[in-house]
Amino acid sequence: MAADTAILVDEATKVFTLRYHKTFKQMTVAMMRGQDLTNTFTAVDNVSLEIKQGESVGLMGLNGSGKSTLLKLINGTMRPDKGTVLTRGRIAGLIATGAGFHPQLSGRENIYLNAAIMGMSEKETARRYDEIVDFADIGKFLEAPVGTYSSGMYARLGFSVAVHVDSDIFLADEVLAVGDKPFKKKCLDKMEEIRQSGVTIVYVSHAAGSVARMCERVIVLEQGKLGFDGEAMDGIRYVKYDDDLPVDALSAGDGELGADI
Ligand SMILES: Nc1ncnc2c1ncn2[C@@H]1O[C@H](COP(=O)(O)OP(=O)(O)OP(=O)(O)O)[C@@H](O)[C@H]1O
Repeated sequence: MAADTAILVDEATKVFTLRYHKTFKQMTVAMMRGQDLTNTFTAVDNVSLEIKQGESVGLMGLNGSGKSTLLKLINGTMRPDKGTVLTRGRIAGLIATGAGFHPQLSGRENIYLNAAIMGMSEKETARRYDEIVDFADIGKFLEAPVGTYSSGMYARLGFSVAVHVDSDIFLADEVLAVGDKPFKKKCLDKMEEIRQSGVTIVYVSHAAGSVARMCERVIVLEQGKLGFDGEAMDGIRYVKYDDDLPVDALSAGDGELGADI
């Protein structure tokens, strides 16, 4: 891997096995009828790409095209069945809202837990604790078990921890999908700051405006395969999400337009 490479995905494939029947009885009936008990599904299909340090890449594609699975291969929570995925440096980010949270622990306790999962020491977390709490801005709910949180509050806390981890690679999966408008803006501003500090960013989003603002390059997945890899605006045109919007207007916008799509 070249010295300036942050992420190297080489012919990576991830296959899931789908089980149709949950109980023994259902399985027996299905077997007697000669039906298939399982089926496989290729979520990431022979994908190769290289992302350089400091690049900010938008990962786009329809629902189910394999974006989150590819991020999980990059952050190491899943292994490819074929091919290799190499990364350089500490990875932070928010992949699934609330992943790594323990529902019975309070927001405060989960900040420490989540930060530890992302590789922060207790001392490091304590130093950044006030900033994390300020950014999440969930008030008195900080002491409540996170199992009682709304999905927006989960996202606020998770994103807040993620952006305060010192990382080399920041992975963001639909972080803006559940937040309200002021929080979306705050997240985009923070990601811009992270980007400008030289961190490599992979940003999964359907929001063309925020991708146009945040990324110079776009990768599009189509049914698990690499459909497009190139200039951000060309990628946005390629996915054609915004047939009713003038694509060129997006790059001039402040990103809020896209965040609302
Ligand atoms: N653990 C799993 N077991 C079985 N199938 C899975 C699993 N995780 C993902 N899949 C399947 O893989 C496909 C790709 O899912 P993935 O979440 O990567 O898509 P995505 O592009 O991120 O979609 P979205 O835009 O909806 O978030 C989907 O069809 C999904 O059902």
